[in-house]
Amino acid sequence: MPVQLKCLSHTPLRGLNDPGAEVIAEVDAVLAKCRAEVEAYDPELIVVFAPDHYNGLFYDLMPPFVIATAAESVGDYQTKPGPLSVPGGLALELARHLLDSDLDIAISHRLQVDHGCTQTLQEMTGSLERYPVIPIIINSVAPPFGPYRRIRKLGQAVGSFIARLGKRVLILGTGGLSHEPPVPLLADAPQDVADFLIAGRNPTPEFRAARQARTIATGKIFGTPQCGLTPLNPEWDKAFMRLLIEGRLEQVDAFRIDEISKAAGRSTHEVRTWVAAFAALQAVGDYSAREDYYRPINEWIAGYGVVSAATV
Ligand SMILES: O=C(O)CCC(=O)/C=C/C=C(\O)C(=O)O
Ligand SMILES: [Fe+2]
Repeated sequence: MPVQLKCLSHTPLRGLNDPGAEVIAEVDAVLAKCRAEVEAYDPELIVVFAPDHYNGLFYDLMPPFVIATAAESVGDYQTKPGPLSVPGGLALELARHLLDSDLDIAISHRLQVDHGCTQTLQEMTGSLERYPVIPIIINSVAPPFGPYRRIRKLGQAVGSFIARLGKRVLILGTGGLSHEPPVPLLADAPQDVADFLIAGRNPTPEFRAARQARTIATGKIFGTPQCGLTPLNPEWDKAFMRLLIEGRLEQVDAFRIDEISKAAGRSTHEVRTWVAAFAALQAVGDYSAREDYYRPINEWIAGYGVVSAATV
């Protein structure tokens, strides 16, 4: 039974600070093609590796990895609010398998997920509930981070579970590529920002709107001399996509967290979700992969890429 994979960037600025119509048309066409492929594949299960951006997970208890047996979208940045169709029993079985594989994964029986999980799920399936989906959140935004080799191990263990199922499984990775949106850092944060990063769950609509307005304002100047954030790095992005497409996954073990932050931006670590997704696919079997799309898009603060793969 072939297992399929799609890894793609997400952006909170889609629909809020768009590039020109030609670029939108290109991206829409790529996403429509991917969605049609998912529809034709008709997955019996989706496993989505995703980050969180201080919407479900906070520093009052920040796990490196968490698997959800139930999840609800917070509906940030124009994504749909509401429950995902998580098969709780199967998610728990996967959690047990990961623990048996020496991976200390956290378990949530009521996880709030944000656009980092739901935008891609919606783009690939049209809704939050169309297919059974197990979300696995990988901390990619709230330092400190564990090494990339741990992410590869997590992916491998998820893949060995998927291989046993003998089902049509779609593996999703969402985030990246190079980018640095205005996500606050706990280190040296003023007290009110620190309080939010530590325990800012369920903000008021006004607080959420102010967050969103700050991100849009940054999108309007990102990539210009006015903006102090790390610019997009298409060379880094291309090399990373090539590495995955060519199956050289062991090379991520040499990735250095600080070097990546500096070269490509702090949120580039969302590519941890791509690493886990590809490691899972490789654990199922040999794969072939293709680049569907790449373009650095300043308006979206995103080295925006889409890659598809399947076991052969
Ligand atoms: O909302 C905030 O407080 C910070 C902005 C934010 O969360 C941005 C997220 C950006 C992405 O998800 C991304 O570009 O991947
Ligand atoms: Fe993100």
